[in-house]
Amino acid sequence: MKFKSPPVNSLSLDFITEFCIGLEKLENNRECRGVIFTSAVPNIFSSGLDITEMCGKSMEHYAEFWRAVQEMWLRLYGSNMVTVAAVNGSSPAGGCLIALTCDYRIMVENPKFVIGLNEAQLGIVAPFWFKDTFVNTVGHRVAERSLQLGSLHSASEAHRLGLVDELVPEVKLQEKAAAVMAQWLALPDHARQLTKSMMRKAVLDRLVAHREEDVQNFVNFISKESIQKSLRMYMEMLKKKKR
Ligand SMILES: CC/C=C\CC/C=C/CC(=O)SCCNC(=O)CCNC(=O)[C@H](O)C(C)(C)COP(=O)(O)OP(=O)(O)OC[C@H]1O[C@@H](n2cnc3c(N)ncnc32)[C@H](O)[C@@H]1OP(=O)(O)O
Repeated sequence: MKFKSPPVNSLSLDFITEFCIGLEKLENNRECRGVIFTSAVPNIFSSGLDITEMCGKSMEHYAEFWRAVQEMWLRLYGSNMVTVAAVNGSSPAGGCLIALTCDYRIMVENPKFVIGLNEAQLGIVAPFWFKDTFVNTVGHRVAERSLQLGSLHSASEAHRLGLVDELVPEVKLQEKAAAVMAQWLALPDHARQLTKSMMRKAVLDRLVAHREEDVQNFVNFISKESIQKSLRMYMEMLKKKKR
């Protein structure tokens, strides 16, 4: 699945809806046993949640958007397929979450590319299921420090921390992703799927059990004037950076 929503593959409501429909089609196709996620936009895997979806909109819109974000994570983290992220560009926040939610992450070894859960830098807080996914990948200590500081890690640092599993030159990315996929698909599906489910069930169940509470928490948090102001300032900062 190639993300192609220029300029930065931000995760808008439309993007997320299309992502979920695409994933469901693949999940229901008995001939499809694995998916490689990558980007068709140069230098960007995904810039994370579309900030304009969380800024200056109605409470109803925030709730609809957050349910879609939850759905995307539930479907991907709970997928029976082998999921490989071929990270060919920067991947902050929600973009990093997509990569973390996969079974395996390969990143291009470009010193300009960054990845991480940088929510704290925007004055917002990564929800518990972002945090759980991060902890399950890198362990508690690395996740705690990285989340509190809202760190965006270079590709080599991300590799050192275990946030990505492998680094490759850009020209080798697709070949490497295909080789990893072949290795994972060599196992019997039922054994691999039951193992995956056993490892992820507690974290998935936790969101399912608290889904509406999590929506209300997000809506209350994001609609606070102080948070709206932080997000507006952040968007301004992104635009000024270009001038
Ligand atoms: C209780 C729970 C509460 C809250 C939890 C909410 C969780 C949120 C998780 C998230 O995902 S928040 C989003 C965090 N994302 C970021 O911080 C990334 C911001 N973007 C960047 O750092 C850079 O844009 C980039 C490194 C991805 C790419 O840099 P570059 O190639 O130089 O592009 P530009 O910065 O010039 O951006 C082009 C264009 O795109 C707009 N844009 C960038 N990111 C976003 C975004 N996430 N949402 C919406 N729009 C975005 C940027 O403003 C530029 O727009 P122009 O109109 O100026 O062209």
